Amino acid sequence: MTVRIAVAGASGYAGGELLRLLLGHPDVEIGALTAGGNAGTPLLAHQPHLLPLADRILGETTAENLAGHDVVFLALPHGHSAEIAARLGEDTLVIDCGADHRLTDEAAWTRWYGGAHAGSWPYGLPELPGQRDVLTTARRIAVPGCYPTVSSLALAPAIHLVEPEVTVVAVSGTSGAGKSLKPNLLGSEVMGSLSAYGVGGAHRHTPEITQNLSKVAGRDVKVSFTPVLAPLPRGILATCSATLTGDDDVRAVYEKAYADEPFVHLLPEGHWPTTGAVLGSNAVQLQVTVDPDLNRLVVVAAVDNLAKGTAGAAVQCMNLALGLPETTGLSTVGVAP
Ligand SMILES: NC(=O)C1=CN([C@@H]2O[C@H](COP(=O)(O)OP(=O)(O)OC[C@H]3O[C@@H](n4cnc5c(N)ncnc54)[C@H](OP(=O)(O)O)[C@@H]3O)[C@@H](O)[C@H]2O)C=CC1
Ligand SMILES: CC(=O)N[C@@H](CCC(=O)OP(=O)(O)O)C(=O)O
Repeated sequence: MTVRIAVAGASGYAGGELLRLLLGHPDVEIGALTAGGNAGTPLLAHQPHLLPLADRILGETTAENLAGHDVVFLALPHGHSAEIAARLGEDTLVIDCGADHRLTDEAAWTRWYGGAHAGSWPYGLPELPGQRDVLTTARRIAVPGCYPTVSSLALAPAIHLVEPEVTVVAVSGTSGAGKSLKPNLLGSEVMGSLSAYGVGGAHRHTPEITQNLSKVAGRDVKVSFTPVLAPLPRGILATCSATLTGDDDVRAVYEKAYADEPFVHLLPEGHWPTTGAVLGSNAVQLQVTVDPDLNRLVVVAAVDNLAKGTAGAAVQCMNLALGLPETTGLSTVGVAP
């Protein structure tokens, strides 16, 4: 089977990573590539690492240019996907890397993003309980945010074993912020410096993490989330913790939860995740322990924000929705050092 795909936002970081992965996918033919202001320029100018596509000229991001493909990946800023998706056939598989369709609660959308809620789509995190089945029949998929991916996978297996109030502190590389020019992302600001942002429950991923964990727990879970920007191009390391309510063998719980997951790996005891080990790979590496003085669960998890944190998840979801083996075109092998 060969599926014809299009990528909107091909000049950006998520679009570039989608194309890197799709170039290695045996069942994919790459069709239209589109952008915003950079439409009309060659892909090589933006993605010099994607040599097989170097001569492609970026088109304008219109429903007309994206129509006629089996799968359309949207790697655009928030707020663009609903209008485009509405003009693509219902049989077209549309996979949105943006936030527009992740939140199920309209009030949460309005509070955190503003404007009209475009409605929720099946959420593209197959490792959450029951979610794989939902994705196999989906024709519209909302890829999770990068922080919600890593923190939800870190805490979901034990969320029924802890007080419903969790803490996530996650350090991210700068590609998580996209390619657009921002003073706080200048090399001279980022190099040699770590900076917290969105502190005090102010980051828009808080409601997404809350939504995921509350759904798995079957009750309201409160989330304290603090992101930190680090001088790395890629990678997220999240430290997630919560107070245990009993003395369960949490390691056994995680071993069982992820035993059959191709991309989520609980490391052997004594080994701790690093962002370096997951670069370019679709793996999530986890380690879990209990702080005995506080009876507090501590989970550390690493992910590549552009791979499993966005583009890898998008390809994984495409595979599921098309009935392909879930791991096709995706690897758990990283690039090191
Ligand atoms: N980076 C990450 O780690 C993650 C990103 N995401 C999400 O993926 C999406 C893309 O992010 P990312 O690649 O990082 O962002 P970038 O800023 O790197 O890329 C944005 C892309 O969208 C295009 N674009 C911008 N404005 C418009 C417009 N008005 N109309 C059409 N195209 C436009 C840009 O084209 P041009 O070059 O012409 O401006 C570019 O191709 C976002 O929704 C982001 O939130 C989700 C998870 C993680
Ligand atoms: C380092 C950095 O800036 N990261 C981004 C998260 C990127 C992401 O997951 O994307 P969505 O915008 O699609 O939710 C941020 O904090 O806004």
